[in-house]
Amino acid sequence: MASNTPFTLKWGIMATGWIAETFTQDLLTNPATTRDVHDVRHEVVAAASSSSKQRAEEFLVKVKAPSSAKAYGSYHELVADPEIDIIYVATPHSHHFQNAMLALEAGKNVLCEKALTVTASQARKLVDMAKKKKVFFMEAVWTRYQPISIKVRELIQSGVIGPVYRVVADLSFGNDQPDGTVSFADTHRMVNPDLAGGALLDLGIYSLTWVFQTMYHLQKEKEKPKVVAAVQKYHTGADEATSIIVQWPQHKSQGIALTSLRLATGVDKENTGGPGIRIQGSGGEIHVTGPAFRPLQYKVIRGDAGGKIETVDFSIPKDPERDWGHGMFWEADECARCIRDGKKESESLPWEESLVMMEVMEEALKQGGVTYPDLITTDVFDAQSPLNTGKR
Ligand SMILES: NC(=O)C1=CN([C@@H]2O[C@H](COP(=O)(O)OP(=O)(O)OC[C@H]3O[C@@H](n4cnc5c(N)ncnc54)[C@H](OP(=O)(O)O)[C@@H]3O)[C@@H](O)[C@H]2O)C=CC1
Ligand SMILES: O=C1OC[C@@H](O)[C@H](O)[C@H]1O
Repeated sequence: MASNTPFTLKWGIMATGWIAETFTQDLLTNPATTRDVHDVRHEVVAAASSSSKQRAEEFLVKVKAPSSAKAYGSYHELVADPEIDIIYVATPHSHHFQNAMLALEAGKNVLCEKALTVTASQARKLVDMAKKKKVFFMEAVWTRYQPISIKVRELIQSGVIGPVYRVVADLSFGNDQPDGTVSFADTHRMVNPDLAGGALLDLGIYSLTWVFQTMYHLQKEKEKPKVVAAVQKYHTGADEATSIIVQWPQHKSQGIALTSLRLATGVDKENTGGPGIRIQGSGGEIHVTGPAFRPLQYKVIRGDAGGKIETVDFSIPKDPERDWGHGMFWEADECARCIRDGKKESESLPWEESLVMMEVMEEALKQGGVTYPDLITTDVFDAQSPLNTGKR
């Protein structure tokens, strides 16, 4: 007989920045009252800061974690905690390879923020280590687990718009400044090459996510894509705008993934100005509106119904007691279910697909002449790397 007790996943949070705060607050929502989820739940066991134990303590207070949650002043202590089932890596992408490897080596399951790594070779090594250690490992592309993404994938599979031959997807921010900058300080992770900055690895990955989840993910026989890219470099050396054409010749399909830090997807900064994502099939189209990382509306336009439009709106549920809900809890629920069921990877974003997407981004940046420092591109693990010890 199936148990009525939800499976509990115990989390350790690595880093204390913006997304660590956002994700942890989502973890702390009540799955039952927030999103009608009754089979899994989450516990925040500890958080670690590479800067100081005090910062981790302040973080736990800020997110209103239970008083039992432990604060660590180093990532090493976090991954050694036997009470933790899974580590959420919430450092800048520059750090993901070393930090995720630290956790995998320690035998922990890992959910690692996007972009998974700086290079494809680093991503491959992480997957190899997850296989070796027989642990669960997933790139935290939360969009894949949102109900709107699941619904759009189902619609495509149902054949309602016929075979999909072209997808155009954009995620761009309108940060153009009169002085020629894009309003981020040169040291900010969005544009700083030392932190693997640039539009593609931060935002363009969502445009590619829509291209991949609506085409490559649904291919019965996977085909390696061809890649052509145009890259506009910022004065820091990172990319400020990147446009990629991905082609699958055998499937006769093409994806166009766009991103910019200077020019917003929509005319307003909320990206509501139009469909950022247009999925074109031979029998109709699906338009997805809102920022590509968390869009809230789709429209189906059916050719066989004389252009009839069906519009469906989504919202992000909130925990009434915490007055909080960002939409990252669905990916956390996926981790819990996979681990409960003994799965090492998620079917919605398999390892192989993360690897191919990393290869596409690496190739695009190569074509644009974007390079990153050796410290963050090496695929040799070093537990004592400054990226793991915080000794900057
Ligand atoms: N899924 C999503 O919607 C989002 C995902 N992200 C992803 O999350 C990651 C982190 O982004 P975000 O939270 O905005 O970044 P922040 O700069 O706000 O936080 C990063 C944290 O990483 C730790 N860190 C360790 N070394 C460094 C270093 N040298 N420089 C800066 N921080 C360091 C710090 O925590 P400490 O000192 O405590 O160790 C810091 O607080 C990125 O990979 C980004 O792509 C970001 C935003 C949204
Ligand atoms: O993943 C992300 O989504 C939201 C953006 O604001 C952020 O820069 C990016 O990292």
